[in-house]
Amino acid sequence: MLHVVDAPLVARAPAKVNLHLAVGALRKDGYHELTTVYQALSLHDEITVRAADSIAISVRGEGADDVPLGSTNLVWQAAELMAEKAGHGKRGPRASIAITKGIPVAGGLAGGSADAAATLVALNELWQLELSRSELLELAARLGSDVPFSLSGGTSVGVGRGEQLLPVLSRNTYHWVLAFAKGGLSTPAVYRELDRLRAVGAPPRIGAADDLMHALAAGDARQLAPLLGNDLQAAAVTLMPALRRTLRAGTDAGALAAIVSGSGPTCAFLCADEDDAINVSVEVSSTGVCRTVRTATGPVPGARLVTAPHPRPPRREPGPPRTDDDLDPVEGGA
Ligand SMILES: C[C@](O)(CO)[C@H](O)COP(=O)(O)OP(=O)(O)OC[C@H]1O[C@@H](n2ccc(N)nc2=O)[C@H](O)[C@@H]1O
Ligand SMILES: Nc1ncnc2c1ncn2[C@@H]1O[C@H](COP(=O)(O)OP(=O)(O)OP(=O)(O)O)[C@@H](O)[C@H]1O
Repeated sequence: MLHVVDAPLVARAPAKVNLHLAVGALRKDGYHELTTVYQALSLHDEITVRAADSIAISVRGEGADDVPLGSTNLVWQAAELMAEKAGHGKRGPRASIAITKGIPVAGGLAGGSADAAATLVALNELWQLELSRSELLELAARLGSDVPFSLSGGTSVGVGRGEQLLPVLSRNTYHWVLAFAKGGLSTPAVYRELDRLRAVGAPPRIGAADDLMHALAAGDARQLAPLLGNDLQAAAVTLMPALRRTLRAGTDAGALAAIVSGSGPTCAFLCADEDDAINVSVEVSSTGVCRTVRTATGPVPGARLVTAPHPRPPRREPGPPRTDDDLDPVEGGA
């Protein structure tokens, strides 16, 4: 029988920035072939799950009004996949899911993906499904291209449509300033715009990531800075020309490098250290080029429980009847 935990559980998942985003050919399935290097950042969303009779989503925090509450929310889709794994057909478990957004919506920071990844981790615990990391990664890839990385965190290469992850040797912590824009950008629209730009001309391509990998292994922000690159940047800037000023404000303020994060419109400024990041954030903020400025560090871990895992119910092995004294010791616990 399915054992469901009564108490609410909290999980957290990070935003990401693409240090390198090389966009290849458009595939027959509508996705582009990618080679990307992701880094998880210390800006996160939090998910609280509770056992309930039906799926119900509530949202508060950064951009909450723009987040759908129904089945188009990635969190809903994550809950349905997990309920399927739990079995029991239509009588499968359900949960209420409260999202606290710290990651701006449609910002190019994988906010929805973070919520989906945190939901997988939280429901695995709430419903005591004991799915392995690789089973969760497989479900994550079905939910979206960025979701496996939101689950794994750290620094990784993503290939395929970005969902197949390979480890990267990365040393040190990097200091970032993030400039949130006044609106969002739709990811499919930015990819479409890149296809259009490529059809009419030759927008810059960032090439291979070899030098960037060496800089990450050396752990040197100054070496890394000139190697950051994003093929989607030209498309994001075409759709939102104000981003040009935001990027310039970052480098004028003393950042080592300024890039559009993923499909944008968030701009990410790499800084030499924590003090420089504070100075850059104050200066960029004073220019009024963006809605809000935040500092963040990376890499950080992927989606994880914030509340302690709940004790597992004792397992009964087949065999002769046992007395209470024979029960297995409780695993996990606070
Ligand atoms: C821009 C990035 O954030 C960079 O990491 C990702 O490529 C986007 O990942 P995501 O938001 O998880 O995207 P998905 O939900 O998988 O796909 C949304 C849409 O983005 C476009 N898309 C996405 C990934 C990819 N490799 N090629 C694409 O062309 C497709 O139009 C797709 O229908
Ligand atoms: N949990 C969620 N949080 C935010 N948006 C969501 C969520 N679920 C679905 N969405 C929808 O997805 C769209 C993209 O939101 P999201 O914040 O994930 O964009 P993004 O950060 O640009 O994504 P990515 O960087 O992965 O391309 C939103 O406009 C919203 O309608």
